[in-house]
This record gives sequence, C-alpha cells and structure tokens, in this order.
Amino acid sequence: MASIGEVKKRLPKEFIDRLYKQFTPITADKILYGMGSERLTTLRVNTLKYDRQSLMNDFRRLNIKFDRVMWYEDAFIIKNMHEKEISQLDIYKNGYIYLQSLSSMIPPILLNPKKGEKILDMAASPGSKTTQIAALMENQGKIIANEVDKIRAERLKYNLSLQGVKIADVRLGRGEKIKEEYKEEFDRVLLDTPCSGEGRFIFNEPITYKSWSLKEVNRLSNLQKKLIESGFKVLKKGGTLVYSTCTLNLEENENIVEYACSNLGLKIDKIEIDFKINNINNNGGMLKILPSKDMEGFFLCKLKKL
Ligand SMILES: C[S@@+](CC[C@H](N)C(=O)[O-])C[C@H]1O[C@@H](n2cnc3c(N)ncnc32)[C@H](O)[C@@H]1O
Repeated sequence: MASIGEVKKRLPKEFIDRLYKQFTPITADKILYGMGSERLTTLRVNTLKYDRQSLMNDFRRLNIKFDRVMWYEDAFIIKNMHEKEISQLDIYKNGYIYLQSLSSMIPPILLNPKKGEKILDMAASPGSKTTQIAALMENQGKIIANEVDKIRAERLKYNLSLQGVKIADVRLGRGEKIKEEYKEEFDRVLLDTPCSGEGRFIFNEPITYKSWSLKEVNRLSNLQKKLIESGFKVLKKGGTLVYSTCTLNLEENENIVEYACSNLGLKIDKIEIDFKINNINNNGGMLKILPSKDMEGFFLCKLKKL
C-alpha cells in the first residue's frame, strides 16, 4: 500500500492535475489511494461448463481461500493466489473459470440479455463480457462479437471456444462501420469501448499508465462518439445499449452519454440493482466505480432507444 504522495509522484502530472479539476479533492484522493493498493485476484465461474458448488469444493481441496460477492453469485475473490498461479490450474485450463475484474462483470449484468435474443458486443476481445453474456443466455440466441484487431480477434475466438460458447460469431472490423452492415436488428448492444484505461492504473506498474496522454483521451472521445452512434443505429427501438469504460475522465464518460442523449435518440435508463459497492457514485443513472483493492475504476450507463 502506497501513500497518496508516492502515487502522485509516479503518475503523469497532467493526469493528476485533471483528476483534481474533475473530482472533489476527497474523491481524487480516494482514487489515488485506490491506485496505490494491490488488486486482488477475482474470477467468475463459467456456468456453461461448471457450477458454483463444484468450484467451491475445488477451492477447498486446493486450499484456495476465497470470498463471495454479495451482488453476483458467480463471482469469487481469491485471497491467497495471484492470477499467474490460478492460470496453472486445471479449472482454468478447462475453461471452468474466467479471470475477470469484478467491475468488468457489471456491464453484462446491466445488459441483462435473455435467451433467444440477438446481441451485439461492439468491442469484444479478449471476450470476458462476450463469454459472460453467452453464459447468461445459456448458449441460446445469437451474439455478434466485433473486434478491430486481427490478433485480438484470434484471442477472442480462442477464449470463446475454451469457454464453450456456441452462439457467438466473431466479426473483424471497425465498430463505426457496423451501422453500414446491419439494420435496426439487435435487442441489446454492449459498447465496452476502447478507452484510456485510467481505472486500471496501478502506481508501481508503469505499463498501466505509460501511454496515457490528453491527446489520446481526446482521440478516444471522438472515436467513442462514432461507436455509440453506430451501436444506436443497429439497435431495435426500445432496445438497451450499455456503455462502459474502465476510465474515469468526463470526456470519455459523462460527455459521451450527454452526446448520445442530446444528438441520438437514447435516454438514460434507471439502474434497478443495488450493487452495495463502496466507492460507487450514481450520477442520475451513470455509475462510476472508484478504484480500490477489489475493484478497477469503471464507468457504466444503461441507455434505452426511444
Ligand atoms: C476495453 S477493450 C474490450 C474488452 C472486452 N469487451 C472484454 O470485456 O473482454 C476494447 C477493445 O476494442 C478494440 N477496438 C479498438 N478500436 C476499435 C474500433 N474502432 N472498433 C471496434 N473495436 C475496437 C480494441 O482492440 C480492444 O480489444
């Protein structure tokens, strides 16, 4: 655990300055405190191949200490093993579990896909959310899992196959172009968009923040507007679009929702679930999770097409 002063010294100065402009001093301090903590290993049982009870029996047999998560029965917090060790185990190699941050499990829960529906996952690799959506649909229906990067699309295909997903087709291409290929035909769209990743910054892992710049934030914000417009166009009337990022700034979060509500026919939908998470702000249906030892920083909003 590092002090806030130590965290401030390591992260880009412009990022820190902006943090104190966009958040109250107390919230900015909380965020930096979260970036100075080590993150716990978390995972999800893959219900397409396995079940919670068998997994808990495995944990006990292997002397793996775990906690349950109040708002999601399929999620587990591992207390005495890192991801690297977990990935050596058969439960991992067989696709019985998926290593995933807890925050990242929330978008599919908000999307709430139903068996038989047609779902678009606009930025899908490596597939944590596509595989979770397929599990929630019990492998019934159709998912189009889109990814722009060829190598990442291969990783996505591998993960879908290992996790036993049978209902997803991988589309290789730019999410902005999807609107040219499909009509208003998706029941639900997930836009877990490319972002600057501020919610994943860890003070002693420079790889998490070394490519951050304000220029990149602005580039991504422009891309996100195009992506949400494309997702909106292929969504059925009355359908749900979930917008999520693992970043904290206004340009990639609240401003995109504001853009979608003012310029496209989207409206913020109420979030009925009480996640009972510490460090969560609900600003009129826009959820912002502040980074902490068990959660990455995240932003989520559920929108409805009018
Ligand atoms: C935040 S990650 C997605 C994580 C994924 N949803 C998951 O839960 O495993 C964003 C992804 O968007 C891809 N991407 C970047 N630009 C894109 C674009 N214009 N259209 C579609 N995907 C894009 C990136 O290659 C990256 O794989």
